[in-house]
Amino acid sequence: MQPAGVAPLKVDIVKKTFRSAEGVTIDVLRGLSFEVRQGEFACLLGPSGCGKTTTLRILLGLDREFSGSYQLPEGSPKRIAAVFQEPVLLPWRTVEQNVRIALPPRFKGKDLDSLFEILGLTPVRSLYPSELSLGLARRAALARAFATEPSVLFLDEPFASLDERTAGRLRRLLMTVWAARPTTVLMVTHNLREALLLADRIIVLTPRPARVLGTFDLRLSREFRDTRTLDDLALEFHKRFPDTE
Ligand SMILES: Nc1ncnc2c1ncn2[C@@H]1O[C@H](COP(=O)(O)OP(=O)(O)OP(=O)(O)O)[C@@H](O)[C@H]1O
Repeated sequence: MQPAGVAPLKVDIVKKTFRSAEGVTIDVLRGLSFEVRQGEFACLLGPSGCGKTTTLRILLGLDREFSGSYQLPEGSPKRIAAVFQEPVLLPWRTVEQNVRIALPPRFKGKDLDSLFEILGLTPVRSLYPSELSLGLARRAALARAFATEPSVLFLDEPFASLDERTAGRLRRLLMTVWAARPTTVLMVTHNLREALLLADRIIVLTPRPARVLGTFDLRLSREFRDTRTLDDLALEFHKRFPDTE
């Protein structure tokens, strides 16, 4: 038995199907099983359309039509946070209000200065979402997620459709804020280099119906993951998973 407070995220989805508009059954997940240890940063990497977002939706409780089970880490489901590709911010609230509105009652009045500072949001605390660039809006969504001190954080391609420079900056900010407030993270991506840069472990999925093809452990400290090292890691990864893009 796991000691209290160190339960992993456990996923055991036996089957998930969708029915298309024409009535055809689409097998999306089949025998998808994996664990993410407490405090671990794991990436779910798989080809487009293999079922990554579907998996996150199930874990978030947004889709209950599947067979199988999952177990959230200790403290969830109340302390669960998610950041999606589209930063869902309330347009009539300021950045600060958008973050505060997500806080549980016991965090009311919480000091958010250092979180805003780390994420470079201090100058835009009182701006409205329509006044933000996409990069800033994504940072506000990250601030909102971390402010709740989640026991598990789900990220669904949070840096997609950003220019590479902005995405790179946000990845570094994510690492800084996660290092200051470590939590169990499951991040969906189809960007191998992003996964190699950020993850402790990459969970590689097959094409649809998705199951785990294998896992790739990254034991090297993130500070040493420079461009050259990432090239070497990508080579090593492709040797192990030759059919992965
Ligand atoms: N509500 C739905 N009804 C029918 N089919 C769906 C539904 N949602 C997803 N699908 C199908 O399920 C499959 C998996 O979709 P999902 O969005 O989970 O993939 P993904 O791995 O996240 O893809 P991407 O990397 O492109 O975002 C796709 O073929 C998709 O078309």
